[in-house]
Amino acid sequence: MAATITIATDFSEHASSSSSIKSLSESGITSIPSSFDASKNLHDLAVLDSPQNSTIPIIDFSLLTSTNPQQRCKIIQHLGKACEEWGFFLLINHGIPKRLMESMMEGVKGFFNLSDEEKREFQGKHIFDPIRCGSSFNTAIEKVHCWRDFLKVFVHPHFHFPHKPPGFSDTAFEYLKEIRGIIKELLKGVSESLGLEADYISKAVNLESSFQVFIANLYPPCPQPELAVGILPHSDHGLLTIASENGTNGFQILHNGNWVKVIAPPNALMVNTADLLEVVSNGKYKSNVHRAVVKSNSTRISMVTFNGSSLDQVISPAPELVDETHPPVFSCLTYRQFYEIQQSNSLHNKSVLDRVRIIP
Ligand SMILES: O=C(O)CCC(=O)C(=O)O
Ligand SMILES: [Fe+2]
Repeated sequence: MAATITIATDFSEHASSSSSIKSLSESGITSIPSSFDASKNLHDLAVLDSPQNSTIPIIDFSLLTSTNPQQRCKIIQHLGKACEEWGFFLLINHGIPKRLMESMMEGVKGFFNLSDEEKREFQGKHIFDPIRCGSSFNTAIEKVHCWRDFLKVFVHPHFHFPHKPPGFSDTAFEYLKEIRGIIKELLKGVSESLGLEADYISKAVNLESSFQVFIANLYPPCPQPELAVGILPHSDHGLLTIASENGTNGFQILHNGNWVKVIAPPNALMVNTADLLEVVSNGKYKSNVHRAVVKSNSTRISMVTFNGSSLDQVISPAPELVDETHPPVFSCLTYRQFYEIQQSNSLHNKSVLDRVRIIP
């Protein structure tokens, strides 16, 4: 009979009996508890090392900030094509110092190396608590658990961060400031690629007070990686998500009906278009569906930043992109509503966006 286990949740009533996936993995189990069997959700589509006739787009960030108009025009076209055809691209030459990326990864490792008891201080009780750590996604209601521990922190407009391990918070402050700088430039390029003024999206979403959430994910070695999943297929809730991982290649994106393994060059960032951008672009830039897989012999760590609008900004399709031939595809909502729906349900493809989709 499969073992049963209580895993860490965001809910304090379970706190005393919970343990992390890391502890579960280190306990030496040779099969996963049945609640982690995601095989029904996983083996429906082919997994490709690289898709036929195309490659994952790579955007050179240094060209986006180029003062050469021809160069800029070309990279903006390239960016628009990546958002439209893939909802995903690899970002190179982004300018974040390698040392800062490495210290951030060290901080994440240090955090997950705290004992379950120490981490419990940061467990959080509610989805709007600014610091939360736990396992899977939403253990209170989900049918299938993900093989993942996480730390989730609200870092803008107000910066919160765990005070352990020492120095992690200062490093994160620097790192996330860099990410916001990149987002600002990317959104200029994305606006222009949609035929809008460069500052259109920044203004429409009130970027100066944007809601930014940092997530560190730990996917420990799993005894049955063919049955379990690191994170179930889903799209993200913000405008653009920026992620990096510890070189373990466990991230997959859905493209033309197949899963494509992402093999990122060292130091590249992975960028997903997310649900709010699909709304603003009136369906032109579709949010990307992705998942993380697990392995039996390696620990995967990812650092993910969700970059959205300000929490109470009403988000709707840009009026400039709506006309008789392009009627609005989505109704309006605030990012707060969006975030709340996503975090209080199970992860499932684009289920949050589907709630505000206008069916003609
Ligand atoms: O671990 C990853 O690379 C992806 C995680 C993810 O999709 C998320 O946290 O939303
Ligand atoms: Fe995601």
